Amino acid sequence: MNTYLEKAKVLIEALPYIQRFNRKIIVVKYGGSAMVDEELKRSVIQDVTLLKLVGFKPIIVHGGGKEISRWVSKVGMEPKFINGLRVTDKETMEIAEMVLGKVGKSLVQLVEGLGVKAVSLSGKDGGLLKVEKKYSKGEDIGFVGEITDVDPQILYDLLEKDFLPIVCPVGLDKDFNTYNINADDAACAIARAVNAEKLAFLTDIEGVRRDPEDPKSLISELHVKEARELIANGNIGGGMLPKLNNCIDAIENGVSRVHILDGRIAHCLLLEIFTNKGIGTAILGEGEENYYDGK
Ligand SMILES: Nc1ncnc2c1ncn2[C@@H]1O[C@H](COP(=O)(O)OP(=O)(O)O)[C@@H](O)[C@H]1O
Ligand SMILES: CC(=O)N[C@@H](CCC(=O)OP(=O)(O)O)C(=O)O
Repeated sequence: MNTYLEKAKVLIEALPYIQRFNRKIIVVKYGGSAMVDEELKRSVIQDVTLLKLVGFKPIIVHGGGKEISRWVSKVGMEPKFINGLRVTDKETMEIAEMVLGKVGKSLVQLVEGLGVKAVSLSGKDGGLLKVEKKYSKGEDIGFVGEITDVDPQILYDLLEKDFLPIVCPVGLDKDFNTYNINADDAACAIARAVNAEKLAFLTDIEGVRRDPEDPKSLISELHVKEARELIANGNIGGGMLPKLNNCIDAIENGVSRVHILDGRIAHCLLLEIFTNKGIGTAILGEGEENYYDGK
């Protein structure tokens, strides 16, 4: 087929999605390989910037776990995790906050370079994320926060003024002490608080596998009931466990669409949002059917 015609077809295919998501909030949890590889980083930022320019209201919530570990090691300490959460003493907290701040600004720089106004902030700003100390199965893991309250006003104000908000997972407790938050938890809590139309987690795997060892067992559409069964049967492990729990939490608390996407695929966000092709795993609420057929 004529390549010009093909390009026009791709744009026309995007039309209903542009209409559906016009002025709607989409929360993107950005982390994993897509954060470390410069090419992938650029492609994610291009995607989010495009979403903004066609009239959506994206919010980025970013991680940076690998970068924090690199800096913790650089100062001669050993990065330590318990059940997927970083053991965060005072010094580690200081490093984490510095690194996450730097990551946020690097994302602002890329977005601004593409002609969109962006602001990076942490959960400390405008009282966005309030936390209490989190214990891991009763164990003290330091300054790790469980989100107790979200005040999204600062995000609405930024969106209203047409900025793209870029949030890092740091918050304050009731005594205004600084806490480190798992970035998936932060993305889910924010998506819930703003009633996001979509929450997309970019990660390092093609999606949820029925069998963790078998790449061919990718589940394209996963109902919460089955997700709970997979968890109960021990089929979900590692970092996928808190991620999937956050997906269930989001879909049951007002977020319309929740996805786990393969951040190693360039432009995975655009492919998921603007084409009829399913990519990654869509988490479906009770009674929802055939997401990709009716997309
Ligand atoms: N059933 C499963 N399906 C997919 N991934 C799984 C499953 N069980 C365990 N995992 C692991 O979870 C990882 C994803 O979590 P994680 O690496 O923490 O993500 P991120 O760094 O993006 O937050 C996968 O790379 C995989 O090793
Ligand atoms: C408490 C806790 O573990 N916080 C995380 C925050 C960053 C994060 O979650 O980054 P990724 O999404 O890239 O893993 C950490 O210190 O690594």
